[in-house]
Amino acid sequence: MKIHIIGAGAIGGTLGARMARDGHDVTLVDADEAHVRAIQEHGLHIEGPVDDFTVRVPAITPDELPASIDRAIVAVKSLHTASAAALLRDRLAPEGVVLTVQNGLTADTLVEAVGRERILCSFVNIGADVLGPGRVLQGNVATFRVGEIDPGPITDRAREFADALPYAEATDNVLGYLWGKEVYGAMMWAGAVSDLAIAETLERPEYRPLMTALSEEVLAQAPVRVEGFDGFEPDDLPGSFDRLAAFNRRSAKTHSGIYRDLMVRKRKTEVDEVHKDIQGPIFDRVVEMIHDIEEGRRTCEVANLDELAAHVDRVRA
Ligand SMILES: NC(=O)C1=CN([C@@H]2O[C@H](COP(=O)(O)OP(=O)(O)OC[C@H]3O[C@@H](n4cnc5c(N)ncnc54)[C@H](OP(=O)(O)O)[C@@H]3O)[C@@H](O)[C@H]2O)C=CC1
Ligand SMILES: CC(C)(CO)C(=O)C(=O)O
Repeated sequence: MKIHIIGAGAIGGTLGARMARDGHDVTLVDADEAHVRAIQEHGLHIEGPVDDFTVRVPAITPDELPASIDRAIVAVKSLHTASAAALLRDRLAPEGVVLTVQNGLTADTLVEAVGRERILCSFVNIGADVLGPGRVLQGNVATFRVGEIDPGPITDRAREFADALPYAEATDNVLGYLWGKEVYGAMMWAGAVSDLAIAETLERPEYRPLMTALSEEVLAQAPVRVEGFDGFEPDDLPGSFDRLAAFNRRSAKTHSGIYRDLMVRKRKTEVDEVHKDIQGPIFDRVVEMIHDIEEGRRTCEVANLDELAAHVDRVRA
């Protein structure tokens, strides 16, 4: 199958490079012209503890997309989902399929553009960073599940994508994994207001009540059975923090994509899209802090995490 990957950054680049190396017919599509030019000229380089290779793979900017597309993977940050959806609206073939590999419940935006029956969802926990034009760090190997948006038996098209993608398995409960990621993601959002490494925010005893309360707040909103992954088990939060800390200690991606957007790339995060999925007295406060950092009223520092911990004490008093 011929696959266009819309958004060839950290995750799209990692998946696309590995698929191209495995012989799949992949075209990378990215809005960052310098990144596209570097891939065209030198190939896409994957580095880090997992692998080190350069692969030649076709790369184009969105204006060069063909008129018809059969299979697409959307790997843009969720605030750019609508722009990716607009590219697909009139191009996706009648029997075409779009797979989102984004964090959050972004499928709704794609559904509006191409219809529910042409969407597949996934949960990806691989950690990756764009290091520069044409260079991506793959920090680890982690859980990757592909499935239909609605519960039901695993379909052939979910299996087809899972077979083509690295590390992926098909699931009949992708929403359960995505909600697990919403819980884990909430921990990442809280941790990103500081400059601590992910592992440290999960390890430090003074932040355990915050991480527990936040996780419980998100778990209570999940409309499906939440799945565990990479050490996270929804029924054992204390053990989950220990295991997720150990999992992150083993990864070369020390800080979340959220922290990198705030402090390295100095750009707006996905927080407003995630805030559509989850709300509550603790997460709402995290969102306010992220806005403060985005808008220059704060910087990422441990004092913010201490403030969140004190907020939880007040909310829970
Ligand atoms: N990085 C990670 O470790 C993980 C990320 N995720 C999720 O995966 C998704 C992608 O994240 P990530 O790979 O980190 O993001 P990146 O910013 O690294 O990559 C996204 C790329 O998409 C480009 N882009 C934006 N809009 C368009 C468009 N309309 N058409 C084509 N390209 C476009 C961006 O260009 P420009 O920079 O110019 O905007 C950028 O190069 C997010 O939802 C994230 O939460 C999930 C698991 C792990
Ligand atoms: C922290 C991580 C890698 C967890 O998968 C993530 O989703 C991100 O940085 O966006």
